[in-house]
Amino acid sequence: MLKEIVQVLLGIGFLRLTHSIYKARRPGRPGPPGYPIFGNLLQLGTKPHLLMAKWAKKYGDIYYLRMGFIDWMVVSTPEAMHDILSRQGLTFASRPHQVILGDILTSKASGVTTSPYGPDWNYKRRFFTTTFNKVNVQSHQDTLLYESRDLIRQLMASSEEHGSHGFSARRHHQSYALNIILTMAYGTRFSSHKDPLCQTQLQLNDELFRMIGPKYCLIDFLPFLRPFLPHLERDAWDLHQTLYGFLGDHFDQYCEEADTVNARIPNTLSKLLLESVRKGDLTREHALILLAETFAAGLDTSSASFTWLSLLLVTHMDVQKKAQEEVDRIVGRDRMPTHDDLPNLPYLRCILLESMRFRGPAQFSLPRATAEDTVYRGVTIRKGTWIMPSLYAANRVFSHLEDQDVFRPERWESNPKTLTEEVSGKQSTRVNWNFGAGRRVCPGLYLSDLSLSLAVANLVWSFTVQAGDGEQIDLEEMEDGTNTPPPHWRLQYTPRGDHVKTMLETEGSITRADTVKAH
Ligand code: HEM
Repeated sequence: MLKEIVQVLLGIGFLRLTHSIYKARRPGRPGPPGYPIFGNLLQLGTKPHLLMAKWAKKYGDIYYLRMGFIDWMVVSTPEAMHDILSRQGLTFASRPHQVILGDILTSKASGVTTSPYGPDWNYKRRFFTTTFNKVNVQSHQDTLLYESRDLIRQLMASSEEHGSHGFSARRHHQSYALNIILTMAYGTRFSSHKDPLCQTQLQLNDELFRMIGPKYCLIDFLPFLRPFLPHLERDAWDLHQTLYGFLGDHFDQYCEEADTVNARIPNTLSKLLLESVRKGDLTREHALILLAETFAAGLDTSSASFTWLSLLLVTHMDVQKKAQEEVDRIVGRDRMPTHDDLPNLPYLRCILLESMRFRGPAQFSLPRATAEDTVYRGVTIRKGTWIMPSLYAANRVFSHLEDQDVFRPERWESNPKTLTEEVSGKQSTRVNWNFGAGRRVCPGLYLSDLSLSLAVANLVWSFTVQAGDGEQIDLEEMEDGTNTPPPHWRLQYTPRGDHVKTMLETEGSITRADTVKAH
């Protein structure tokens, strides 16, 4: 009995101690109260962006949360984004330590997305800025054009199969993004999203995202749980082995055929990586991590953006009709849209800008961190604090736009810039924060801009898209996780005339159909 009483007293003492350590670590920091040990961890629920935007209204543009033993600093307004990510960009340019994503999946944070700010990050980031810069992406524009038409062809085939019942096009959108990345990464592609290798790649990507979700971050927030949850790390090591085995096979195949591939598709990421591996500047393992990051960073972000855009066209038929009229006027029906048409399609640019603002692919940007303890607005930000840019709050809730909670592409009509111009233009008046900012701004911006623009131009040229029979689309619904695509709503794709099929058979198969070897 005495033993039990001592145990209870020790337990209470431990809780009081942790509680007081807790309180002692939060002086002068605005933010909602939390619970001992867990802090605000249990409060966030499945739609954290909504609650966190509500807290921003109460506690300000910068406020603090405790996620177990980790501090979060939440950034919620366009002004605060500009200040933290751009003006004070150097101070906040690092990334926080994470066990699963950092230590295991990117082998001690040795990729670009997870590595701390410094020369190693800078060296590795150059592979991305060289491969995905405007000039190099433009040199691959035939690839993008071919893939955008292949997307239409695949949508046409599925629409013939499913009719007015409709189907979810998420896998089509993913394989569109995947084939573009595959070509730029290795000079290869999959012939269909039904290809087993394509399915494996998409499944591995899904699995990766499952493991960077909240459940697997528990051991970052509550490190004392680590010995009790060994399966989390075991799962991550299993994925590490499968993922890098899979990517390694592709990379080895590229290495074997490098000369032939380079002759067909020059300037791939693998070409740069192989050169560096041969020079001894980069290990093979690190080359594979950079390849893995290309897929992880570029695939679901691009495809979720296009899935949202398609849904917004379906739920705003007036916008879709106006887009079709613009494409008909500029392109006509005797040919399909190409990149040369994009500068003459301002309304499509407005749709892309507004769709990304209104329903971007993720509600938060990647967490940032400070490399050292630092003081911001009189508060000490400890090294290890996660800086969380809330994209939803900045784009929607605290935007200075009128009716910011309404999808209205017309709001951009007086200045229909491209997505790239919006993100890399004047930061103090920026509205759309989806690609981050400053030193770590997304290096895939231009590729995403061009691939989404071509896809939407070809989509509205080819189809009238509507909800599948009986489908009640609810735009408030989204999946939880790091990326937040909409649920698998069924959509029906009705070709806008016989000319669509005819054009797909002629124009759709030219360009690089036989220049890239398909699996
Ligand atoms: C719609 C598409 C995309 C969106 C919305 C998006 C968004 C983002 C965001 C918010 C960040 C964090 C930036 C920051 O910390 O300030 C980021 C980083 C990154 N993105 Fe993207 N991205 C997209 C597509 C791509 C593509 C296609 C690629 C590559 C092919 C890519 C590669 C990367 C990489 C490597 C980073 C890490 C940069 C670093 O830490 O230095 N992204 N992206």
